[in-house]
Amino acid sequence: MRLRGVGRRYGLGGPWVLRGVDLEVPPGSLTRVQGHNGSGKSTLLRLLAGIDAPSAGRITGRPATAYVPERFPAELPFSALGYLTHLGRIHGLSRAAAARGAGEWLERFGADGYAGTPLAELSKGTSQKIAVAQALLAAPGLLVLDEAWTGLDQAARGVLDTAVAERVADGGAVVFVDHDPRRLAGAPDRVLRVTETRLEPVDGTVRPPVVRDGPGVGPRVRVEAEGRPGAGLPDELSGAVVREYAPVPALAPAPAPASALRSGADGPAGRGVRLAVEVGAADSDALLRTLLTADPPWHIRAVTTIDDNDTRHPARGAKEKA
Ligand SMILES: Nc1ncnc2c1ncn2[C@@H]1O[C@H](COP(=O)(O)OP(=O)(O)OP(=O)(O)O)[C@@H](O)[C@H]1O
Repeated sequence: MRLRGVGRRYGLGGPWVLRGVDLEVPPGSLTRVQGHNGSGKSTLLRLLAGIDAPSAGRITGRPATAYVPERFPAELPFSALGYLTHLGRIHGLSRAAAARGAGEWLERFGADGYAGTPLAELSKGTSQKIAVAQALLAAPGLLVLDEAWTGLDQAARGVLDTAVAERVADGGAVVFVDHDPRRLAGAPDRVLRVTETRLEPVDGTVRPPVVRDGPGVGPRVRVEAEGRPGAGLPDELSGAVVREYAPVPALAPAPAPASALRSGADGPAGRGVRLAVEVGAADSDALLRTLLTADPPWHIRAVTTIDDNDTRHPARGAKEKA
């Protein structure tokens, strides 16, 4: 998708919010947009999503697009499941696929207990899960997220982090705004700032500084995944530190004992393998691609950023289960 000379102003002769914006949004890219309050971030995202039209310039090549707005229209006369199924149909899914996807995303977000609840009666957090689920269920070519994490509980934020990684690994483009500078830290291919009607790369780069100095240096990401019973470690884990590689615990999801690391990974028949890997943020996309394109693919459970000062205790405070 490409923006050429795009501008937007509201009202006749109103001031330009955006002007002369040139931008390409390649498949498989993750883009963060930042800027001061009122700088025009949401305006840009609405233009990207196609729910608003530019006052000047052209936007071409937009793929199937889904958008999570800053505010969700909770007054619509649907149940949660009915709304998601309806949106799935609008996004081009068959009725059966829409209903199936709606159910799956409700479950993934831990909101399946609210399938029959009218939207107007949902809590703010559950409404936000629905707002996000509607955007994810048709696996869009372009996913536009405007503060989509706001209002989600910790587990749901982890689900969304994972969904973003899956979309990008699957060749989709994701563009997001979030007030938390740590959101998906290190993962974006580029960070752009809206400033005085212009869109410019942060620090003149199209990618945050690459850190390849090995374990314990710079921003790091922890990826937790589950594989089929007996799944071997993927070959391409260069630079990654394996923290856990053990059978999925039979009962409570407690951390595996240290003695289980790199041993007994096959587990009893029927139980999969749990993998936790830490990697430099710059290499996390490659790691996710490796896991998601393995045969059979690993199921990504969580992707979390680790504090620099957490490196001696990598799991502490870093866990955000999907
Ligand atoms: N529908 C609208 N009609 C008139 N002016 C608007 C409209 N939407 C946005 N604006 C104005 O355009 C400017 C940019 O707004 P926008 O919401 O895009 O900024 P933002 O960077 O997303 O802000 P925030 O961080 O506060 O969400 C603001 O001055 C805002 O008042």
